[in-house]
Amino acid sequence: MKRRNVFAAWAYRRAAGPDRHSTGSAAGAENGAASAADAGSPGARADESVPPAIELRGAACAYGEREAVRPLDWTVRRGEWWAVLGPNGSGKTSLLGLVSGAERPSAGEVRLDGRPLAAYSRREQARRLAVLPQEGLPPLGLTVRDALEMGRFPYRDRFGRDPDPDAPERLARIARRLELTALLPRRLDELSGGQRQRAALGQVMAQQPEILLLDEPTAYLDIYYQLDVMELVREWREEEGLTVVAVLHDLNLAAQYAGRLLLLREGSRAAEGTPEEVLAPDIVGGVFGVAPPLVVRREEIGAPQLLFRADGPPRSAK
Ligand SMILES: Nc1ncnc2c1ncn2[C@@H]1O[C@H](COP(=O)(O)OP(=O)(O)OP(=O)(O)O)[C@@H](O)[C@H]1O
Repeated sequence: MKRRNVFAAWAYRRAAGPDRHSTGSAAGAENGAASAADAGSPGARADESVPPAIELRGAACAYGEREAVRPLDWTVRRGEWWAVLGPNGSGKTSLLGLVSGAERPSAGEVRLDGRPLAAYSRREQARRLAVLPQEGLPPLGLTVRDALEMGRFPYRDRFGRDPDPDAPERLARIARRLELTALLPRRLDELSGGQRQRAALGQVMAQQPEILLLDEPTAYLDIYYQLDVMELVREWREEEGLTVVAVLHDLNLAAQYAGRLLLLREGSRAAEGTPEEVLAPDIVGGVFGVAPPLVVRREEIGAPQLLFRADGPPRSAK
């Protein structure tokens, strides 16, 4: 119940907001009210008895001569929620690209569930891992229903049929859950950015992955939709034991939701650990080239929050 205050505004708008979601309900207030300890487990130590979902062993990503990610060892265990943080150009998206297979390692290896990523077929990988991109779904002439159905592609046979008899009910359930039912016949290019991001989330839910990668999922969203997306992912993770890796620019959002943080600087690890360990004033100030922020411990969310000063040193001081 500790989250109630933090999400009060969100819950109010969700309950009251036919302008946002026609089927908005007060249930969101209860769902949003779980403690941070059982949500993203901020502050929790890594449990080494849990098997790794993602392993980087000396993995690097280079574009020609430019090494965007320098050889990195990194382990993400099943069910963990990681946030990948760092200044612009520090290699966050490239790191996500290594994990999703969009980028081939220029050195080292990436493993999913103990097996080299390179050994997975595209379909096998898509059943395990899904990516929610920054911009959601492109505003093509597809409907929301088409977008959700496209999420089932790793399960379809060669005639395009989904052999799972429960698939239609599953899609209907996802649509209800994301308050997309009324939008199913609508075209993606008729939706707002926030609604499109929800449709994109519906598509990756339909994909039923065990690992979800999010690249700046809240970049173009107002605070309502930012919390909306993060809460939906949190609920999904709690219910299904999903492993989540999210690239985020908002350090406070990262501290609220992720149990483990990886902070990058110029393609290398600057810090790794719990929000308390990584979001220390000197580490954040040094990596981002700003004055050390004030760290406030928010007991009701069980995570630190940062207050930045406007009179930091110029970025060249990094
Ligand atoms: N396709 C590419 N070709 C060449 N260089 C690239 C390419 N993509 C990224 N880079 C370079 O790699 C480095 C890391 O970029 P990356 O996008 O991974 O950083 P980021 O931390 O995600 O940045 P941002 O916060 O600005 O999104 C940058 O110097 C960038 O210019």
